[in-house]
Amino acid sequence: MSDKDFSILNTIDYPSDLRQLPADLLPELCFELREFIIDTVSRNGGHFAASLGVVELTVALHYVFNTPYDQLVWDVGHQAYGHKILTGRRDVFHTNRKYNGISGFPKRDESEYDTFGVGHSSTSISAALGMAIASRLKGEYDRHHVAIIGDGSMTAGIAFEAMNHAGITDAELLIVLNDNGISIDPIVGAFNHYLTRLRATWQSNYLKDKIEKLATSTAPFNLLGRAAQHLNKGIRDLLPGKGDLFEAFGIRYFGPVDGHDIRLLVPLLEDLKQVKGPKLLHVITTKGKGYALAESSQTVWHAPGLFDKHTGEIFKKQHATPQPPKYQDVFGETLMELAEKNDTIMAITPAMPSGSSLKHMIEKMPGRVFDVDICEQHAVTLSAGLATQGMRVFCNIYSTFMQRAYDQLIHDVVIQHLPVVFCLDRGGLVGEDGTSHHGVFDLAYTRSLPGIIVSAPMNEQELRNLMFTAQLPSQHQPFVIRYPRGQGVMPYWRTPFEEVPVGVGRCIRKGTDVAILSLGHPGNFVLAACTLLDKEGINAAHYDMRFLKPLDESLLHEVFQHFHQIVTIEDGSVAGGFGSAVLEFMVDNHYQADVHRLGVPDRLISHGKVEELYAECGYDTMGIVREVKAWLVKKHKLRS
Ligand SMILES: Cc1ncc(C[n+]2csc(CCOP(=O)(O)OP(=O)(O)O)c2C)c(N)n1
Ligand SMILES: CC(=O)[C@@H](O)[C@H](O)COP(=O)(O)O
Ligand SMILES: [Mg+2]
Repeated sequence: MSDKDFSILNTIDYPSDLRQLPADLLPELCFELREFIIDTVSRNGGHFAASLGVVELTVALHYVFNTPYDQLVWDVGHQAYGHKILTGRRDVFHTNRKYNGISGFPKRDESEYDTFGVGHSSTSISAALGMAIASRLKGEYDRHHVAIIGDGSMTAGIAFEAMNHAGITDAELLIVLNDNGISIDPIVGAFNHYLTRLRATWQSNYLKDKIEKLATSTAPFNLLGRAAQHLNKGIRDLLPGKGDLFEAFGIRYFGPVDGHDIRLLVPLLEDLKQVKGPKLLHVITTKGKGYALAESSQTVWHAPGLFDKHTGEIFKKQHATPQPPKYQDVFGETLMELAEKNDTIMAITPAMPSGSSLKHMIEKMPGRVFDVDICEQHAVTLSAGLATQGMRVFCNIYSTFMQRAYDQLIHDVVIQHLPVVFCLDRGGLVGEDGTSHHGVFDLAYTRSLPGIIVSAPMNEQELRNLMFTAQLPSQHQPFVIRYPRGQGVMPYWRTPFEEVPVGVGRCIRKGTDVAILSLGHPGNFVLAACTLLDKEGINAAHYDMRFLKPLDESLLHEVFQHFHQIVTIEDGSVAGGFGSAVLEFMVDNHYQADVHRLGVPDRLISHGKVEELYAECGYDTMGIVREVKAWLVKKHKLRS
């Protein structure tokens, strides 16, 4: 589409402009908005199908409600591209998720229309309820609050905790349940079955309407008419109590309705504005609506990367030589290999079977892997329960989402000495998803737990060997293996398994001037940095510590006895992480050395390519060289 094809969209800078439009132009605006999203995301990347599915809903909400005074809270926020475009960010939308560009999720400091920062799911009802209660207290009785939450996000406990509270308040809260029948992967679980039944009422209602029309338009004694009336009642009797679950929570239920019918949504939302108290509108939408390929392959098009919008071809980098696999694929394949030999092995994922690569095992070994939906807390305690019965559970959770289940980790696993294996995926900076998704706190938050093993592989082979080690019957402790998003470094990685002695690091390279201690994947940046430092006449030793807990104390004694200049590198927060552990070791053992910590500084890191973020934090290869050189030169000057 050319610019002139966005002739209506281009007139809308803010929702106040939108609200000037006659309602009959809204379908055309929806068409343009959808095309604008398709066009930009095809060239820039980002989340795709979810925003397409809520185009009509987005336009209708901003048309009917007086935003930003009325407050919209988007859940997760991966579906809020239309919202961003209509709220002052159309002209910068091409910078979405780019370094120094706008965020891919609603963010409070980006716009007053972004009422609540999101990224992690299922927070919208609690947040909107908080806003609604505060409005009441401030006497703002005319203010509306809307939480827009997907059917996947609704599976999390916090959403139910929020409804449990909302239902006993008189808060001016509308929950819009965007039911598109899918999460990133297919939704599993009983709540989804419930929604499926409600969706069926929608289909039957459609049929019922037709039958009612037939019945009323037919003479009373007409046989056809009598049959139709009977059928009409029959269908009604078959229908489950509409929205009974929500009604039981004290939340008035409306729907289900077609979430793509803007002509229906606008008057319906107007009406709902008049309904007092907490209420829920159930809308049925299609994820990927308006882009046929996305509608038919919704998981692939959740966030497809760059693509040709005309042909639908998703661009993949072409390489002349074999490339290293993603850590995720090594995890997925290795686990199946291990599970074939060890029948106590099971696996759990909270709603990320594709992202974690567990989907292959789900297909091949059903019954031994559970996707539990967006329920990290349940995932951890379920793993603990299985472990009490001798199962060796690999609980795979993105590092950032594990933050949700910290108490379960402590209370249900650590305190009970259960040998659950936690594969913390996306450990470290993740790139374009940004602040909410970086997995940078896990090293700090796991290492304080007594009796836990915390490890980080530097490459594919180490990941395999750590997984092998963690499932051995000789392991009796909770065992964390954390690895980053994306590619490793070893094109040929299917090496025979070897047990890794727990708490033992390795010296990769001997040196004289400085010792560089790394944990996990950044060890590869150190390898390259050491070669560059050689050229500068700096002879660095390199140690891959492998374990944050237990620390390899005998290796550390060796290091502190031979070096006074020590650098630590980690893909995580320097506050409380690996470098801090080395400093504690130094103090506890009365060594004196200059220890320089590289990693994620003690501030929030935004979004961009992961390489840009490593560079910003100063622990990519060039950053390491620069820091070591500058630091050694400064030390040398001070001493001479
Ligand atoms: C706590 C948490 N766990 C997992 C995720 C990853 N995640 C992002 S979107 C999504 C699916 C959400 O499904 P739904 O709410 O139905 O939205 P849809 O994509 O269908 O619009 C998941 C699992 C997350 N963002 N937050
Ligand atoms: C919105 C969200 O939380 C997910 O879609 C996330 O962006 C997935 O990240 P990966 O691409 O790393 O699986
Ligand atoms: Mg959904």
